Amino acid sequence: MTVPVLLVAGFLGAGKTTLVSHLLAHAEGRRIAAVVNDFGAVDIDAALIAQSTGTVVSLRNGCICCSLQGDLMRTLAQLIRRDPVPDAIVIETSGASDPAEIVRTLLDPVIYAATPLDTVVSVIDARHLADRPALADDALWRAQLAAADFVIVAKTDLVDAAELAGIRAEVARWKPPCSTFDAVRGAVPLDLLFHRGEPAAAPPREGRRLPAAERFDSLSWTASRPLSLARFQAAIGRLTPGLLRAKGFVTFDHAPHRPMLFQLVGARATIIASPVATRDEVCARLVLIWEAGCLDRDDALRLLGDAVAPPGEAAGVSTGRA
Ligand SMILES: Nc1nc2c(ncn2[C@@H]2O[C@H](COP(=O)(O)OP(=O)(O)OP(=O)(O)O)[C@@H](O)[C@H]2O)c(=O)[nH]1
Repeated sequence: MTVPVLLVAGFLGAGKTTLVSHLLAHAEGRRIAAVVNDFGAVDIDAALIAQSTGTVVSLRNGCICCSLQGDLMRTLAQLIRRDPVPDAIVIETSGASDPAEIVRTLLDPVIYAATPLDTVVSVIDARHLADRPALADDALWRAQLAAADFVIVAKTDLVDAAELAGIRAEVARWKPPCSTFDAVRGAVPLDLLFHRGEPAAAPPREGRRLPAAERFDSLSWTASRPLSLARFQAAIGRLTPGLLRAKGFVTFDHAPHRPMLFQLVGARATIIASPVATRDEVCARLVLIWEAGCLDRDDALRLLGDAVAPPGEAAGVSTGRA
């Protein structure tokens, strides 16, 4: 019995979790197990995906392309011993991962015999690339594209036709020829991703890239009291120039029983009602990710600490965006 593997790669915040959640929610009878690698120590992605049906295993506090390869192999071995056995396994890499390294692990003959790598997809954030064309010069971004059998251009609702044409041309420049699919909120037909084809081969390495642990730094932060929205907006405003990605659950003093999901990709921040319940005793659970040297950890901790509403402060209410 073999269980095919779909590997989902893509830069920080590109839309991987959204895609995996969509796949699990539209599994159409397939039993899909998800393995999620969060770069930070807090399993935000696993919590978001767990609300969809299916099994979710979280591998965190490291990258499955460098430090967690053994954990990945053990997890795959455990998943195929489950009863019932999953029909397919989706692995969501962290946005800091080089998929070529994971492909190499998955092509290990013993792993491949039981859980053959079927497809590698790379998710590209159309808005981020339109805002920051220099992203295409990033060796990690290009490595994530190079490893893909299939490219998903996500967030196409946030770009116009001219921008989208430019993005497709950029993808074709780095990855010719390659199938691409435009997706809004991860809406990709399952048949497109789950097929039995020729196994992916490890792509040649391009240039030297720093291991994720050296290139990126992350901070996991929790608060036991609700935040002030105005103070949180001010803190995120100060942190944004140095940040690549931030996400997590927060509650505000004006609505302490209404957990919110905060997401920041590039300069774009959103706060929406949390789709998942959070633990009551924790009022905020955030992960911040930045390029090493671009943010001072102590400054970040101080700014986040300042966002906690002091006891007795009148709750300020404004819009739902940071
Ligand atoms: N407008 C729009 N937003 C999207 C779309 N796909 C994802 N997003 C938003 O983009 C943000 C990041 O999406 P995620 O799916 O968490 O991205 P990710 O690649 O898993 O992020 P990391 O695991 O942190 O690297 C979230 O706020 C999503 O709601 C889309 O098609 N359109």
